Amino acid sequence: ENVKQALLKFIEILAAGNPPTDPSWGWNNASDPCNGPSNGTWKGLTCKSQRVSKLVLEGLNFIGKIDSSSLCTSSSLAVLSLKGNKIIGTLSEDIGNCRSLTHLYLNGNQFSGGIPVSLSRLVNLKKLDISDNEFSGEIPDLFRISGLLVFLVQNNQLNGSIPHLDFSNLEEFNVSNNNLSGPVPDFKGKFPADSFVGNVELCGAPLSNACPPSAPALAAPPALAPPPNLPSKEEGKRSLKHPFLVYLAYIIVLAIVLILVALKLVSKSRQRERNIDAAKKTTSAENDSKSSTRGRRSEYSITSAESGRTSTSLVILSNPVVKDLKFEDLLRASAELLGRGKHGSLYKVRLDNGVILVVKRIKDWGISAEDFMRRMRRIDSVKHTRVLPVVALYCSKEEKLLVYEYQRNGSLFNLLHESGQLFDWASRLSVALNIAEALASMHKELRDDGIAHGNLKSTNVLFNNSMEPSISEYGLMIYARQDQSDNFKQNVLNGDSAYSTFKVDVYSLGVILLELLTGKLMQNNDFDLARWVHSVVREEWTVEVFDRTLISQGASEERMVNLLQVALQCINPSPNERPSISQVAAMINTIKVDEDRSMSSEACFASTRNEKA
Ligand SMILES: Nc1ncnc2c1ncn2[C@@H]1O[C@H](COP(=O)(O)OP(=O)(O)OP(=O)(O)O)[C@@H](O)[C@H]1O
Repeated sequence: ENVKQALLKFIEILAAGNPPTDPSWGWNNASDPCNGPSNGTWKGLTCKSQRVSKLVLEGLNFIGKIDSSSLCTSSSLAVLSLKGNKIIGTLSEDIGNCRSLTHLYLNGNQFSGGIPVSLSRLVNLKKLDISDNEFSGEIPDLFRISGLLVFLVQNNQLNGSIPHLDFSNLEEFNVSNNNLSGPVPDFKGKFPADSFVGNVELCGAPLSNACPPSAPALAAPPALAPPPNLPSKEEGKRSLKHPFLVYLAYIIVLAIVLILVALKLVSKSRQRERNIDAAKKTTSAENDSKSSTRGRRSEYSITSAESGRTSTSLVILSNPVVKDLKFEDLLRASAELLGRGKHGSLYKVRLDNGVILVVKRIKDWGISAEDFMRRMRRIDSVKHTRVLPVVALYCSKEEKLLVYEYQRNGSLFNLLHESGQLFDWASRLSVALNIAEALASMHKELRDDGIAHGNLKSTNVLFNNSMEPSISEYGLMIYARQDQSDNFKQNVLNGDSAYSTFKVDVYSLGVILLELLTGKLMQNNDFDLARWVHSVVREEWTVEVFDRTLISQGASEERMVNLLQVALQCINPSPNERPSISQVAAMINTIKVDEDRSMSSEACFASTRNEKA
């Protein structure tokens, strides 16, 4: 019903208020998208297993706008083609929520404005054609989309340089007739000059105008990757335009660092006094934590005061993989943008020694450098195996950087919504228990410090090489934006935000449990998911909420319903009514014990039967 209503809204806007009324089209309240007139689908739609997989409405003179937010409610949409219409307006960032898109054809319309940066989230994209429109601005960095085969943006008004793409798989590429500038990257002769002509400021092979003498050596794609630590005023834009500016920026950053260090040495004695205070608090807090964790942390600056050289305050917390990491290593390494969330950007950084890290660059967090360091060290002192540790951190007036190890097996979000991999009930239950127990332990240790996770969601649950889950980004936010209930807002207004943040974690865990049970996306607003589950349960057709693959694998409905009850308690609109995280962990544990018992008795039954046979 959600998808149906969203699609009806989409066509209404696409048709500028005059949606097609011909009954043979379907597209009305009386039929279903995947079960339209004569038991077919609505015109232009293709469904797979009763889920929308393709929408093709080409050359039909639609003159309205594209409502990406409604469209992307169809989370399974893989192919979208609206080419050859007269669609106007901008393509909004919401298009990044159509996570399953593999083919996007919007060519031959009248789209204007910038290309949304969120396209970089469409990691499954194979073919992108937005040619023959009026798109302007810079082309975002699409390096994450490693399977891109077709990239066609010709005949627009785009400027800036050719973006950082994974060129290895590209089969078709055309950026001709725009306002692009700078050197053509080294495509190893894969594409002809026709793919680049009509951009007066582009230079280098295969075009006939050579680049100015200094440019060619700097023209290779890796130089376009933004180093994670460069202070940029243009969050949301791709990178510096000319490679030489990158080097200039390096020099400026180093100069700033040197000045800061000089200032730091001068004020050292004053700082020491303040630090004694801070240290006292931290030490007493750390004394309360497990004794086994004591003394495991090492901390040093890039060059120590004793060596007489400067310090850039990169603090390395305990981690053997990066124990010799220097700030310069991060500076030097090429960085790939993994995501740009509301709270900052995330870069994947490959060091010269092959170690892969991610660097979180936090945006707009009004916390002082000292408080930030103290908070992160305190979190680090707890060291739970299911909480991804920060391996290093850096803090200056302008920048707060956190370094984590890169987790190759991706996030719970990827596994549930993007990978298409089998994710059975037993594994889901085990992930739920692991997260709940880790959170319960962290809450217990950090309650007095008022540090909850604050931004728990399925993209922050990551899998290591053995597919064991861990929670990432613990304590980076003061409170999460997910819990929009009036009670929550009221508690925050009452100044009770620390308490509420612990309850927000419970709420967020409830949403993750719902995702595990339903296999559904949180979409733009997880509150919808919660409300939908509530309405389904109220109407007493509870089983309908569960992920069909779980049902078809024969997962126990009874235990799924039990877990659903836990989830519903967690998302209670009133924070006071929510259970504590340790109660949640205990409830999930009971379900898990039940599940294990039933599995082993089934296995026992099967082996006895085999023996008899
Ligand atoms: N250590 C890591 N290893 C591998 N992937 C990671 C790691 N940390 C985060 N990611 C993934 O990188 C992507 C971008 O992360 P980012 O933190 O920017 O996004 P987010 O969690 O959606 O937003 P935000 O944290 O700002 O609310 C997410 O898909 C996340 O799962």
